[in-house]
Amino acid sequence: MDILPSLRIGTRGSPLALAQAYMVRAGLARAHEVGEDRFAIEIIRTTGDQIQDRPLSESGGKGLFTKELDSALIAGTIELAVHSSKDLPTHLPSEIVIAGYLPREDARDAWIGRGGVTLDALPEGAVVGTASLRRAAQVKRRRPGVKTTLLRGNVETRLKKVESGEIDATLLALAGLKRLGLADRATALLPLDEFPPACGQGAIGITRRAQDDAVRDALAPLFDEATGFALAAERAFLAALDGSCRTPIAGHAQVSGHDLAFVGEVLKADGSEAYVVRRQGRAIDAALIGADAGKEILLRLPHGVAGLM
Ligand SMILES: NCc1[nH]cc(CCC(=O)O)c1CC(=O)O
Repeated sequence: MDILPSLRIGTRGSPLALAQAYMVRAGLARAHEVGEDRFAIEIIRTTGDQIQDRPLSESGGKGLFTKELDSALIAGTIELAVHSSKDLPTHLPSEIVIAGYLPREDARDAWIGRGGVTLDALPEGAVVGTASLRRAAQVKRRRPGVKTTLLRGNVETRLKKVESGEIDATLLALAGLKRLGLADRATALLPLDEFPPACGQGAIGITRRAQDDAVRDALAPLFDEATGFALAAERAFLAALDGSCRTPIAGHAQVSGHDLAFVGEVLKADGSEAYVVRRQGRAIDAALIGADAGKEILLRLPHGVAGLM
């Protein structure tokens, strides 16, 4: 008997967001042995999509990529929303829950250097373009003489700016490049341990209405438990730090079997200070491990998180 409810999938309209929504739709069709045409894709423009001329960190608060999707869920015009987990704020409206995560893609940052130049080989004064305060801080930590500049816009636009010579290099999530079929544009991959990525990077998360049991059950077969543990640690770390979008924060949990290894980093925006924490534990303790790691960093910060901006 087919009791699958009619599901409308909400997503942002960027090429990456759409690729991710299509992955979810394909997963649903496979899991329920129905055609993909059973699932409508609804494109929803978010505040974050409208702001292109300034860093999002200056645009007031969290949830810039999620608020309008939350509203559509609450209003009942979609049944689920697909997100890049790193864009999901630590606190969601009470009507919304994270249903789960697809198996995580490679979480590393890709380095795209013009002519293949590496970060270490960049000349002094070279310009690295990125919209991410974390990436800028990690670059400056390693190479204080390199300049960083704001670079927004979608993945293709950013890659073109490297080609044209407007900037010497950029960094992008390898996961995003892979989903767009552009992984071959990476000229190096940054090691997770030295350049931990943003919390949630590489994981596609799905939100739904908290009370919607039918949608909960329909989505359940898509989700990956190990990714859920990793994200529980990373999101608890972020929540413990209560970092604003203006604080460079990195965090990554690796789950193997019953074990979890966490690395977190908080930096000063100019890279002059960095605080790193490492934790090992059981995967089922993920949220405790992440929260504990966040508290340790807070204790070590001389002027709290605000002192890092
Ligand atoms: N900040 C935008 C964003 N949100 C998620 C990804 C990549 C996909 C992912 O992390 O799963 C990207 C692009 C990037 O950082 O290169």
